[in-house]
Amino acid sequence: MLRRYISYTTNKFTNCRHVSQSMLQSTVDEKSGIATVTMNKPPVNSLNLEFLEEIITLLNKLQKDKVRGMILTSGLQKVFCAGLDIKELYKPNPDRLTKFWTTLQDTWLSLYTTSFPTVSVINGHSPAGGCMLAMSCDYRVMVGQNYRIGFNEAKLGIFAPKWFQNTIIAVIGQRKAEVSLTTGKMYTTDEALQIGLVDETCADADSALKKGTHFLNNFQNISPWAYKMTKDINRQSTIQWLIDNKQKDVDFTVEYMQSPGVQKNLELYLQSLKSLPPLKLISEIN
Ligand SMILES: CC/C=C\C/C=C\C/C=C\CC/C=C/CC(=O)SCCNC(=O)CCNC(=O)[C@H](O)C(C)(C)COP(=O)(O)OP(=O)(O)OC[C@H]1O[C@@H](n2cnc3c(N)ncnc32)[C@H](O)[C@@H]1OP(=O)(O)O
Repeated sequence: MLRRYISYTTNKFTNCRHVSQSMLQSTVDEKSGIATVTMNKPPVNSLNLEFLEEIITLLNKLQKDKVRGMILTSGLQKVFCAGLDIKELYKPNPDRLTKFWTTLQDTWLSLYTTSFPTVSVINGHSPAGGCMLAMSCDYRVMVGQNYRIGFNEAKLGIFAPKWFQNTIIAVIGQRKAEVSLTTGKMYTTDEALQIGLVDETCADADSALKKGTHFLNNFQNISPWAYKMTKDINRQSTIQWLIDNKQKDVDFTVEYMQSPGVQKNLELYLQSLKSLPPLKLISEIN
């Protein structure tokens, strides 16, 4: 059984406070108050129920600790986040799927409404829910030229819910979001920059972390209250939509995911994941 542990330690030499859970590591720089959160759930940081629960717990802790900003990145070699764990959607247990989707909604609400500014440093592939994780932050820096990012849900024979689509529209606009979602296109780093999916690109992860920190330093002289109020007003309609429709969204998803057509599509997709050579899938579907 996976050993779960949480430890909080302060390193007096680096002035960093470390929070380590089994799939997430967080280091808070005492001087700047910026937390760097590293996702470490091999092989692909897929979002299953337990991982989402850890993300919520950590976000609550960072909020309580009044950090001044957060950088979210991956500790894996070539994947930022592979999106929702397809095993949560394929042949699901309805009770678990209900809990999974409710927790997904809560994780998104926590991340999209943080009281501190957030940056994702996308240092690997980032399809579907992985791209959404990045979109839910305030700013995105993508590393290198080898990775793909985008919303490939249509390729799995499923579609993204309204709150998910609205989050994308807020970043890249209605038209680009529609084309991106309906075609399921996975973008190269340069293409992602061009359509505004990411704000900056850079050659390596260290420079990306510096760019992320640079963005967060913009808030040094901004009152946290003014920041939070401005963000809440800006994001209010999508947040309110989900709050008003939480149960409906869960009920619909649980029924829809179990339908024979969706299950068949997921089965075929899982088979293609196994049969295609590594990374072929994501490049094939451009
Ligand atoms: C805070 C919350 C934020 C965001 C969510 C918010 C809202 C969400 C709301 C609605 C969501 C709408 C729907 C979203 C749907 C999804 O996200 S479905 C997932 C879509 N993902 C993919 O299609 C990725 C598929 N994977 C790949 O293309 C490659 O695996 C990847 C390029 C990522 C890595 O390639 P590589 O390093 O070569 O690894 P492998 O392909 O060999 O994979 C290793 C093993 O991992 C398994 N795997 C890969 N992806 C997933 C996954 N998403 N779920 C479960 N398992 C996955 C793969 O099968 C291999 O397993 P094996 O070793 O063969 O057993």
